[in-house]
Amino acid sequence: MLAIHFGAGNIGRGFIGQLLNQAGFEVCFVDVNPELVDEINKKKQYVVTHASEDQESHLIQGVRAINGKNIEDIAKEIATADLVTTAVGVNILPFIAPAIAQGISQRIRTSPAPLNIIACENAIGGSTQLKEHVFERLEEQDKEKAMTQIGFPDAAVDRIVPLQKNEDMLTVSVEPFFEWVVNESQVAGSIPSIPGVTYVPDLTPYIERKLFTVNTGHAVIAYLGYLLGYNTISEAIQDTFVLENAKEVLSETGQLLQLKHGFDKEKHLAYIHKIIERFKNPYISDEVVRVGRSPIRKLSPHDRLVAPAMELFDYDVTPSHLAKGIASALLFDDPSDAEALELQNYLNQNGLDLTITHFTNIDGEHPLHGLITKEFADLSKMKLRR
Ligand SMILES: NC(=O)c1ccc[n+]([C@@H]2O[C@H](COP(=O)([O-])OP(=O)(O)OC[C@H]3O[C@@H](n4cnc5c(N)ncnc54)[C@H](O)[C@@H]3O)[C@@H](O)[C@H]2O)c1
Ligand SMILES: O=P(O)(O)OC[C@@H](O)[C@@H](O)[C@H](O)[C@H](O)CO
Repeated sequence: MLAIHFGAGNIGRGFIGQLLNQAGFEVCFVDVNPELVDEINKKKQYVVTHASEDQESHLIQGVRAINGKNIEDIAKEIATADLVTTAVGVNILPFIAPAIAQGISQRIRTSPAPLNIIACENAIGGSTQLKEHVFERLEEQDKEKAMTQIGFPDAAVDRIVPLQKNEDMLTVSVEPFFEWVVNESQVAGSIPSIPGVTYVPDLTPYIERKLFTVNTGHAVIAYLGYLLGYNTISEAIQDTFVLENAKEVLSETGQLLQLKHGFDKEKHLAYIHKIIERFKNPYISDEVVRVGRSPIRKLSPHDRLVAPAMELFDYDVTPSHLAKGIASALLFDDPSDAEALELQNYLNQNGLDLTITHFTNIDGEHPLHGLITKEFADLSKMKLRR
């Protein structure tokens, strides 16, 4: 069985590659980092180590890689593959679509075998978004066949994999916890057997619970931590101001998840508690700039901050702590982050009101707009004091 996985980065090697290898797939990575591709092809194996007291480690063998520029080679592999997965970042999906489209058009001419393509990105409907990018590139005559033969099941993936600083560039240190949930109703053909994957008939509650708890909490800790001068999530979370705000934010998103999806209150509190303990993992050094990366993506209307805040108004709940989280994201000015630079340039040139509306799509008249403005003023004073 052959799996083509786009993105041989932290989650690609440290989670998806590991589970696919353990499920018996030959894993072929596709990546645009030539050094990484060469190293995978040279060593053909790598180690995944648990960031925990026992440092359990797994040897992932028999892997290979293709440079993302070699569209012809990638398409040829996709034409015969049993599974395609991605972990490149949701904004990169349009760039991998041409190779996938070419692979699909070859496959539907040469084999009737179904193929599933699962985007393992932190986004709602990641595979569905990839499907749209791919279908834009398919010839009209191929679309009908691709609709039935090729599945794009949406997924939620959860495992904290920080930036790596290992002697061997392929080794990945990961938290022991993982969760990979896939929408079975979007699978083409039979369900791929991957131990560790949970198939559900409707992914929405699962992806929203993950994105609006793990990632919302993570983002707020990263942005408030950055503002206060902390380097890592575990340092930031020791600050009472950061921790209390993160807990309040998770209480707000928790209300939304319970009201919208009917999650049990006690079970959800236990879920939040477990996540906060994961953030405190002393064996992980996860930089606030990694967790806060790409603030424009994180401030977008369907992402972890704005989506739950806007939806809470439908239930007459005022998301004041989410507003603080959004304001803290607007203050993220890490000079090494291209999106942070773009955001800060826009803010300097256009002022706060226009910036909020431009990046979050929140109308100037909406009450959330005013809440963010107020929180932004308060947080700016804290930033000045630091
Ligand atoms: N790291 C985590 O804790 C974590 C957990 C869950 C989900 N995710 C999600 O997984 C995705 C990847 O995150 P990551 O932390 O592994 O990032 P990463 O930067 O470590 O890995 C991304 C990889 O994609 C490669 N890439 C970029 N453009 C490409 C292209 N056009 N074709 C092929 N490869 C390309 C990069 O070279 C890099 O190796 C993101 O969507 C992220 O939100 C990350
Ligand atoms: O990957 P991002 O940039 O969407 O979000 C940063 C972190 O919150 C994220 O990578 C988490 O570590 C991960 O989602 C945990 O499952």
